[in-house]
Amino acid sequence: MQLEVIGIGGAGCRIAGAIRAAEPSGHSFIEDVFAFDTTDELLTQTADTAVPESHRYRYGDGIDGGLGGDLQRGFEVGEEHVEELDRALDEGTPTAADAFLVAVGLGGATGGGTAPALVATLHRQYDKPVYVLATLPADREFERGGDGAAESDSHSSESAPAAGAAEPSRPNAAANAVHTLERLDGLASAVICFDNDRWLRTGESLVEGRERCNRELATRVSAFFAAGAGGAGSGETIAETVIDASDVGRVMGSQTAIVTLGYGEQDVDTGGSRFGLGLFSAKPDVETSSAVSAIETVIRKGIHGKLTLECDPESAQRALLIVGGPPAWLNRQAIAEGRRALESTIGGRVVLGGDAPRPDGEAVFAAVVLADVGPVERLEELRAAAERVE
Ligand SMILES: Nc1nc2c(ncn2[C@@H]2O[C@H](COP(=O)(O)OP(=O)(O)OP(=O)(O)O)[C@@H](O)[C@H]2O)c(=O)[nH]1
Repeated sequence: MQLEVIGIGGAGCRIAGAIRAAEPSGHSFIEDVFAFDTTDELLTQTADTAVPESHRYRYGDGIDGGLGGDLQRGFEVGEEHVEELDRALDEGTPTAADAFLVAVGLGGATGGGTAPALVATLHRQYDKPVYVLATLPADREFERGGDGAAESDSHSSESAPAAGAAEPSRPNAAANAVHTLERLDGLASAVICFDNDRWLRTGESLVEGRERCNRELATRVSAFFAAGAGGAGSGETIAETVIDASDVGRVMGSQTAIVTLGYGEQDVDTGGSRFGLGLFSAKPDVETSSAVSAIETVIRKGIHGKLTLECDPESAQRALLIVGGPPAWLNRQAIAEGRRALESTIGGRVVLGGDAPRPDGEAVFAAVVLADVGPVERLEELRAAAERVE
């Protein structure tokens, strides 16, 4: 399937760039990638070469340095500028995409303020699924910074921060996140969540950890959406079970389900054929037991390992499993077993599966999508934190 990826605000633009950078060669799943923000500085520094200049768009003249966490103002700015943003998409070919992916960091005012209006407009204009990819703020952001770095940092350079770099203080982040999620309810087809609190390391600031977090998130998003992309025309890379846009739509739903992503990966021995001149291009011999064990391991990690948003996998109503890697390693029986394991894990009945052969790959991976999960403890925590500041 082909996605129109749109990042809004600091986090959204960085994550959109990271997704573009993680796109596997030969399996392009991105129709276009756009970066929308209210500051020029961020657009030039953070989206870097992953987002072409013609697809970076600054809106909201007069807003410099962000909106100071004022989400109400953010909602107004979103409504005021949404048509202009929609027109900016004409630089690409949004009509050719199967769905939209709007990336945003919940907690701020720019991305969280603009996303609801943009999602509503995209639905109306294009009549295609609009998935939101949202980060949830970390507890460490809520403390009022004693370092005077409040807010300003969210629009700082992408370059690696110095050790101990200042943390942006966002006392309203939990409330902003909750309010944006409320606005998205009924508008977004589904919301894929990434919990910054769980993914940042102990003592690590958001600025220090965000590039790593964005790469982790982009790896998962790319493994999921690239499954049904590319490979056409080159017989050996065609999946046995292709996941297409309607499968993705079935799993994600259209009722703003909360979605979390799991992932497992294991390097495998590909016999060095990748570096040959075609002389060793025959499928390397792979012991069945090694292939089965690799597949079992990555699927177990995908289902029971760290999720982008922690939840009880049993609570999921729908799920999708994609297993990928060098074709010789994709043992059909082990993949079918893994799918049965996922079926018996989740509470719901809809479980889809697909494979993603990667002839040039050097690892076997499993991407797991758990949709319509809940209750989710982290969302409850954010609601409680929001009530405390209001
Ligand atoms: N994973 C991840 N989260 C981020 C990143 N940057 C910011 N965040 C999170 O996203 C939230 C919003 O930050 P930004 O996206 O910078 O905010 P904004 O939408 O530009 O809005 P304002 O700065 O308030 O105008 C923060 O509270 C963080 O939790 C990033 O690069 N990666």
